[in-house]
Amino acid sequence: MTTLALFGAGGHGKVVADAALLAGWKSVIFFDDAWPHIQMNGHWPVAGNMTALLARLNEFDGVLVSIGHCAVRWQKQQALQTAGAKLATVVHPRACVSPYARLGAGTVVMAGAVVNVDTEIGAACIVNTGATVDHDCRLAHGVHICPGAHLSGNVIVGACSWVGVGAAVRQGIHIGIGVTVGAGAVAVKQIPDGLTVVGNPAAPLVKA
Ligand SMILES: CC(=O)SCCNC(=O)CCNC(=O)[C@H](O)C(C)(C)COP(=O)(O)OP(=O)(O)OC[C@H]1O[C@@H](n2cnc3c(N)ncnc32)[C@H](O)[C@@H]1OP(=O)(O)O
Repeated sequence: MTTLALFGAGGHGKVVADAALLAGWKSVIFFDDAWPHIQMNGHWPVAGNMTALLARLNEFDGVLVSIGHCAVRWQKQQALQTAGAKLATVVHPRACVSPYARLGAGTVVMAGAVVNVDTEIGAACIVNTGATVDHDCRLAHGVHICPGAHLSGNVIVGACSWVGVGAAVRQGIHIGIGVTVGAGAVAVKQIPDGLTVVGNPAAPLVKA
């Protein structure tokens, strides 16, 4: 593990870079379509845009999309995979991932997170700081479990869904595709595709 290329030079990217270095990568380099307007992302250089990254893929031992937005992260990862990128998975050394759990390509597990036995996490997912995903959960690709959110056992989460900071999900609940579970929500029933839910118990967000 020498150089990891990260596409997405924002705050989430910095957290991924930090975790990757602690996990044993020797160096990190960013790419972002905001280049050349941004040249640094915190402590790390931004070396070019997606075109530049695609042209340099064979220089890197691993590539990972470090964009928080679920659908965008998944779309960029697919483009890189099609181009032959070696997709990395990053697990912070202070995360606790069961040896019986499975993590997909391009997935990151941050500090203090727990992924319990027999859980399957798809590609391009984020299990963010201090989040927990308990036993026998199934997360499809592009899911983000935000900091401090908790999934009980046997929860299913559809592709590109976003479980907000501090949310809690009852055991056995099925969260659909492209769902947003708002910050601090408590999900106790199935959530259909595309819905945004908030509150305790979680209910569809109705805007005035
Ligand atoms: C490391 C990181 O930073 S990872 C990122 C972590 N961030 C998160 O988890 C954020 C999750 N996002 C949220 O909770 C958002 O508020 C959303 C997606 C639920 C709604 O966002 P928006 O569509 O922009 O809604 P908006 O802010 O306009 O609020 C609309 C109404 O819903 C209410 N509302 C918004 N979010 C919530 C919530 N989580 N719980 C309860 N009520 C809420 C607002 O108070 C507002 O009510 P009002 O109309 O009576 O004033």
